[in-house]
Amino acid sequence: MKAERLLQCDQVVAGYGRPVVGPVSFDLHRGEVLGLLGSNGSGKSTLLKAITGVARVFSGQIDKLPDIRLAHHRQQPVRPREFPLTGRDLVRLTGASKRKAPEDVARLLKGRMDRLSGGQFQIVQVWACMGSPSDLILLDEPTNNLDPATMDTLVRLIREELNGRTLLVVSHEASFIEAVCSRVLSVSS
Ligand SMILES: Nc1ncnc2c1ncn2[C@@H]1O[C@H](COP(=O)(O)OP(=O)(O)OP(=O)(O)O)[C@@H](O)[C@H]1O
Repeated sequence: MKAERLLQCDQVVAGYGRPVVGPVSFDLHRGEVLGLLGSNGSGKSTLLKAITGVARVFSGQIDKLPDIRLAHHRQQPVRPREFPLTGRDLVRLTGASKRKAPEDVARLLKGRMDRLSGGQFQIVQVWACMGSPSDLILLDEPTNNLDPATMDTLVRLIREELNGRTLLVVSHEASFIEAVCSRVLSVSS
């Protein structure tokens, strides 16, 4: 039996004041990890925002499972300059399940978020998303700011935390997409 369908995009054209992406069609079933590839400005982030309801859908249709819970890791997430919370606090606030973090991630979770580097902050954010009580996790360029060793940490973290979760992942890193995705879709404007 085929897994439950969480999301279907049918000929979706999306954007802001004007369309910037589409038409795009795909569906996503529980347990799949779909990678979105495309050149700069092709509208990958906009497509994710259309799914969360932030960007406008001009035509076509996005059907989501009723009451679907989404987690959205944004590209270049805004980090307040004074952010006196630790990674552990952040994870708790997202309602993420309590689970033992691997040593390298645990070290980051202890630190204040305004004192983490960009790459370290990325890892904490992905850890929070992966543990969040969500049906579909949207990761927008989680490989930004990462050196090769931290990229390996990210791949390991996603694989270990996958447990049948459903992911939609945007990245320009072909090796990352290959390592974590079960399917790939090219997006164009
Ligand atoms: N809030 C916005 N208002 C108007 N136009 C926007 C907005 N955000 C993005 N755009 C435009 O939409 C187009 C697609 O941008 P988007 O960020 O979705 O592309 P992308 O494929 O994710 O790019 P990249 O790979 O560079 O991150 C670009 O031309 C961009 O200038």
